[in-house]
Amino acid sequence: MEWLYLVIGLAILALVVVVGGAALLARGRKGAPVEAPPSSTTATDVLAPPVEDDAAGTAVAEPEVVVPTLERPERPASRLVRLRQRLAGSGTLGKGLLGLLSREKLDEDTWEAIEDLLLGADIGVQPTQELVERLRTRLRVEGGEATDVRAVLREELITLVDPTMDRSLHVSGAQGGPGVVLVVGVNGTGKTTTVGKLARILVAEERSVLLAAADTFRAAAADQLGTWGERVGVEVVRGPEGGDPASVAFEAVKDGVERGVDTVVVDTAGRLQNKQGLMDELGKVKRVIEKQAPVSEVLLVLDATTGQNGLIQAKVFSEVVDVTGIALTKLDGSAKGGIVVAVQRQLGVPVKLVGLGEGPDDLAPFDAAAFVDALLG
Ligand SMILES: Nc1nc2c(ncn2[C@@H]2O[C@H](COP(=O)(O)OP(=O)(O)OP(=O)(O)O)[C@@H](O)[C@H]2O)c(=O)[nH]1
Repeated sequence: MEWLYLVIGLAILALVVVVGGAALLARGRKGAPVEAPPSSTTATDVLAPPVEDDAAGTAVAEPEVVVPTLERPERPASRLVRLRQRLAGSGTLGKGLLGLLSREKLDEDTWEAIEDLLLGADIGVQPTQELVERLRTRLRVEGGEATDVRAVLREELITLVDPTMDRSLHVSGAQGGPGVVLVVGVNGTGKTTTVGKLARILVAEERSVLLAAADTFRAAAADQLGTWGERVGVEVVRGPEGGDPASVAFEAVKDGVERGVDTVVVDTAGRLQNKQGLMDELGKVKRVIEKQAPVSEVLLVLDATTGQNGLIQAKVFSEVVDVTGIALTKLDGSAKGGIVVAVQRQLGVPVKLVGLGEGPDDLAPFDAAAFVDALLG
């Protein structure tokens, strides 16, 4: 019987050990650290917007606020430095002249070649004859091996371009009113671009500016101006497409007076359909502006690459409005820098600004000596 109690006792013990072990094992599994599932998180997910949680107030994506950053236009004084490189095409004129004038013997053939070179650069007949005459005289009188031909040529070219002309832009108004710059010229000469670039020059000089998109003929012109203005924080007054340009100009100048801005720049369409039409349109624009404030500058935009043809068209404008300054555009693409002399002679007004490229700050105040230095290389 004893062995029976022993077997039962051993069986109970075995049962206790098995059940207890299983319970311990189960407890052990529960307490073990939970292994993370295989992760698909990559570095880019970290930058992804947080997933929205159902619970209110948690992880709501903030809308992105775009703060417009205004550009700081380059100051005008440093722009002329670029004139030298940009006039590379016209450099052939300076180098050609220097080469011919440095010949040992200045015979008639050489003087003829000099004349051809000047005429080819669009300087014009009269100024060419004057320059050749002066060079002949000076080189005959001062001639000799020691003569600095380059210095003589430089002086005479500067005289021809005329350093005595007043090239300052009249952008300030009288009696506290705004200065009004009216920009005119044939389509495609770079008028709208020049207005945009001019706004940047004025902003660089810390002036407050308002633009008037009075070119209501070409809808894109107003958008173009809008883009120029936005970049430097300048507002544009515009009217309905095909609307009256004079009413846009009037509103803009009125606005400018009320807001006390320094300068209002007015872009015009100035379609050259016929002289009478042009006169009526620009005449009206000018008249209505002057009900608010006097026009301080009438800037005629002229494309340097169009040569004599461009000059004839420009002349029509100068007969219609009292042009006070010329903005000569696309001088960078022209080998005919001599047009500066021709245009001043024919229109009797100074070149005040030169366009030297398509970049936003590629408009520079004109300076006779810097221009001649750029020509001579
Ligand atoms: N290379 C060069 N291109 C210029 C210069 N000035 C203007 N342009 C370009 O000339 C083209 C015509 O310029 P716009 O300003 O649209 O001409 P626009 O006279 O206002 O033309 P409309 O509005 O049709 O009267 C554009 O492609 C300008 O980028 C310059 O100085 N150099």
